[in-house]
Amino acid sequence: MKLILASSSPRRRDLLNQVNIKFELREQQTDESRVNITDPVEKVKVLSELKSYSTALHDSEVILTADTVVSKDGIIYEKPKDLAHAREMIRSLSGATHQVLTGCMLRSQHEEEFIISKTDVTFYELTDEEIDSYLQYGDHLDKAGAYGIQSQGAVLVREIHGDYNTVVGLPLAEVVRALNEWRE
Ligand SMILES: Cc1cn([C@H]2C[C@H](O)[C@@H](COP(=O)(O)OP(=O)(O)OP(=O)(O)O)O2)c(=O)[nH]c1=O
Repeated sequence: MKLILASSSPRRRDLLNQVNIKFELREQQTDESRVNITDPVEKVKVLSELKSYSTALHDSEVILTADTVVSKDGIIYEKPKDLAHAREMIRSLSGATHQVLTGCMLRSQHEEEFIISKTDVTFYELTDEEIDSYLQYGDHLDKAGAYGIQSQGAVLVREIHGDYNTVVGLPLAEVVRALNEWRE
């Protein structure tokens, strides 16, 4: 069984490499903006499914796709459109708890499995100066919720409840455990 990671996210690659999982990368292009779903669980499920079904799949391969969103008070935060949008996102996450949801899909020609993982993240109360000083790194650009917990965004976070890697973009332990069962 050959694992194919259909993702352009460097974080997802790094996480699999961290635990020595062998995989190949495959291109996948899904227009995420066309998916208009307001429920975060449903959203990450549909997006990881779409990403999976827009990837070529051959014999004895398993395709892994994932989608991460931030959710707070019924609002979904994806990647920010620009600096002003990023500032607005971090401001509304300041001093409060939000959820990070990552959905993953494992798919072969015979089977599919969906994994969803949620982690609560609480931000410190942030001043406008602190927010601007964070945004100057450009760390926010390609990340859901406009921050990266694994990079400069670490200083924004007071505490988390749940799996850390889910925030980074992949519930690594759950995915590896599921893959081990697929291999049996
Ligand atoms: C909250 C948070 C998100 N992120 C990232 C993980 C994801 O890469 C990104 C959310 O975008 P996604 O649409 O989930 O993924 P992607 O577009 O980067 O890659 P692909 O669809 O090709 O798999 O936000 C972090 O790196 N750190 C964080 O703390």
